[in-house]
Amino acid sequence: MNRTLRIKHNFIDAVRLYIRGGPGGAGLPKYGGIGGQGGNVYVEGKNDPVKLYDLRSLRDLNGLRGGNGGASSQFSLVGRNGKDAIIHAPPSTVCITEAGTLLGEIYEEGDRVLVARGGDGGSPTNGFMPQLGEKHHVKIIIKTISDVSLVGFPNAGKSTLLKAIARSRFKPRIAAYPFTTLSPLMGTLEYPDLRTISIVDLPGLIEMAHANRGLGHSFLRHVERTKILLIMIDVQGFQLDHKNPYRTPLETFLLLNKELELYDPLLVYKPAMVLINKMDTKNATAIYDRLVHDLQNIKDVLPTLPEEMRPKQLLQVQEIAGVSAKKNEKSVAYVKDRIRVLLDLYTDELCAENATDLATVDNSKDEKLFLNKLKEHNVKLV
Ligand SMILES: Nc1nc2c(ncn2[C@@H]2O[C@H](COP(=O)(O)OP(=O)(O)OP(=O)(O)O)[C@@H](O)[C@H]2O)c(=O)[nH]1
Ligand SMILES: [Mg+2]
Repeated sequence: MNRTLRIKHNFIDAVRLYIRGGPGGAGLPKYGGIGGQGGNVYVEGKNDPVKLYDLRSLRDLNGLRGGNGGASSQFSLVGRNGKDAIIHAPPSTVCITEAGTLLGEIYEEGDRVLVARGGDGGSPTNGFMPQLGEKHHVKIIIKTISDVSLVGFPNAGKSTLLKAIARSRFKPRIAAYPFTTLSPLMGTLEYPDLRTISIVDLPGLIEMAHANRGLGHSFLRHVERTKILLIMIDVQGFQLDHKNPYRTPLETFLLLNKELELYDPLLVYKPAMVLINKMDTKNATAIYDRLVHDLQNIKDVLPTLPEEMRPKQLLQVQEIAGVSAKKNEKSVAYVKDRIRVLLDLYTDELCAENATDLATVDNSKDEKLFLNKLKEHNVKLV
């Protein structure tokens, strides 16, 4: 297998910046004058009507510093405070230190996170010696908060589905070649009773993405906060190009499962709906039936597959549906309805419960759960 394949990101959704709070102003011991506070550095939420996922422009702010606090003087005993410096970032941004400490999160426009504090001005408490501002590297990372995420190998039809069921500010690109979607795309599912559910369409994931193949797997950070996984599989399987091996739909499913757990073992505990797409294509029904049979008998099938195909923990599949995102509106409408049902069934609490249970997970129990769910919910719509 060609392990060097790398596709260049066209989006920057994480930056690391060196920032400094401004130094405090000098105090005036003779008159008890207090220097002004150095300016703070904040990250502030701001909706960008043009692009949601690009922090590219923030890179120019490397080295940003809060303003100097003013010195105390005979005429103005209390020095003026230094000017705050503001870094604008879109909602769903987290700010963390180099060591991984969470400084704060931006949920919506106007939210502010203090990322570097200005130094105190000179005052009696510090012997009138002005203090330097805090200085360090911070990481500013966009982590989408959406209800549902669309995950799959390239070309599976994720963006086609997004286009069919969701309204999006951005027009998804759809094409018959891998890696059409290069940056995560947000959409909204709208229901007749005005309920809305957010969905994110992700770039294609391939095997060895954890080793930086394809687009890598860093965009999976957008999956971390979603409640439901929509796993999309092409019923015809996947082949990146003639230099790479063909993968059957079952192998595609297992390899996706593996990549998800390699990014974060907790991801696979999210409830998942598996969509077998392109059911309008040749032999689809027969392949679908075999795939479902294999998934229902996964215990017997796994040992027959090579080691590198076997995930440690199987995805929590709640339902499998055969759909045609491009050609069958009924199947697409079904998916939209089921997303809502699953979301309401599996609340945050359940996810949290699953996550904390991880330490004591009994694999056989999980497998049984997986199989029972599959037997209950196996629909074919095309
Ligand atoms: N026959 C058929 N083709 C489909 C169906 N859904 C999608 N396609 C085609 O599959 C190709 C890939 O579709 P995309 O929606 O771009 O796939 P994607 O999963 O978003 O791909 P990446 O963005 O590269 O990860 C396009 O040529 C679509 O027209 C389907 O239900 N049936
Ligand atoms: Mg796409």
